[in-house]
Amino acid sequence: MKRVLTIAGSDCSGGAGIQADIKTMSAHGVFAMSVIVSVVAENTSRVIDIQDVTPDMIEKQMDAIYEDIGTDAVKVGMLSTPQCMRAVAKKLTEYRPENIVIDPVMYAKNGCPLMDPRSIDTFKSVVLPLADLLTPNIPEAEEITGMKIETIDDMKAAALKIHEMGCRAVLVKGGHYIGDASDVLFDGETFHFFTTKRIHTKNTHGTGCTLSSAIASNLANGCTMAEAVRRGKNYVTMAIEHALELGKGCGPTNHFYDLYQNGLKTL
Ligand SMILES: Nc1ncnc2c1ncn2[C@@H]1O[C@H](COP(=O)(O)OP(=O)(O)OP(=O)(O)O)[C@@H](O)[C@H]1O
Ligand SMILES: Cc1ncc(CO)c(N)n1
Repeated sequence: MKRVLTIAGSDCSGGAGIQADIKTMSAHGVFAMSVIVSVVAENTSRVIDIQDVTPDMIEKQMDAIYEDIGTDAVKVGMLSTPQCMRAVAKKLTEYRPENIVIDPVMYAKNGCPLMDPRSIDTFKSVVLPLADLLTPNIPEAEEITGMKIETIDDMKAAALKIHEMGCRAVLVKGGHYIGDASDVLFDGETFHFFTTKRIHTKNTHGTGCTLSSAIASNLANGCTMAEAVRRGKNYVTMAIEHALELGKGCGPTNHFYDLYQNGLKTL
């Protein structure tokens, strides 16, 4: 069984963060593990509070993984402060795992901040260069590049600019783009485009976490970058199509819809 680690924040309401990552990885048939960086008291409507795990404890969780089970792919999500970023970057540099997918989480879907705005320079210099794939949404890509992104050409230009900052591939996600849900991948050599019709739903809490974890799982299973993203996009589209009407705000996606259709329901 392939092994995939998520290094991220815990969303107690279950739709995003570590919880979305573990559900996604489990739906892909890989063995999911987690390093918890922050505990977030949040729900479908708001973020109430964030408590970071100490850098020492982040490092010890990473040591626990790499002295024992190891990984075939890693997904990195919410890193709220420069201290958290440095602890994670130190251990990724020490253990050099394959297939690192980094989602530069800055805000929850309801607009609440998850990254201290003073962390962006540390993120760019310390974390971003470790990524085999960086997966910013449009506001995150704007923050990283300082560009305004309004068109697919702007998404392509931002992907190139972020690639020049040192990561191997970039996926600019179009969930926040008006029109179709179009994502642009620059894999270091060529562009690939992944477009689906926009699904009219408010229930998109954790779509970015879900997509990046699906891509990490596909990379662990041996896919090329473009194929891993193509399959990840299909998976997140399925999960949004069958999203759950839970909570009062942006509800969670349905990570196990396909699996349940194919038999688990009868257990
Ligand atoms: N309404 C929608 N219909 C179809 N696809 C969508 C929709 N919203 C988002 N997506 C897709 O979901 C994936 C995640 O993109 P998105 O821009 O929502 O990430 P995100 O903002 O980082 O998510 P989050 O921060 O909530 O975890 C992309 O493939 C995007 O195209
Ligand atoms: C813990 C956590 N990570 C990421 C997101 C982004 O969806 C969220 N809402 N919560």
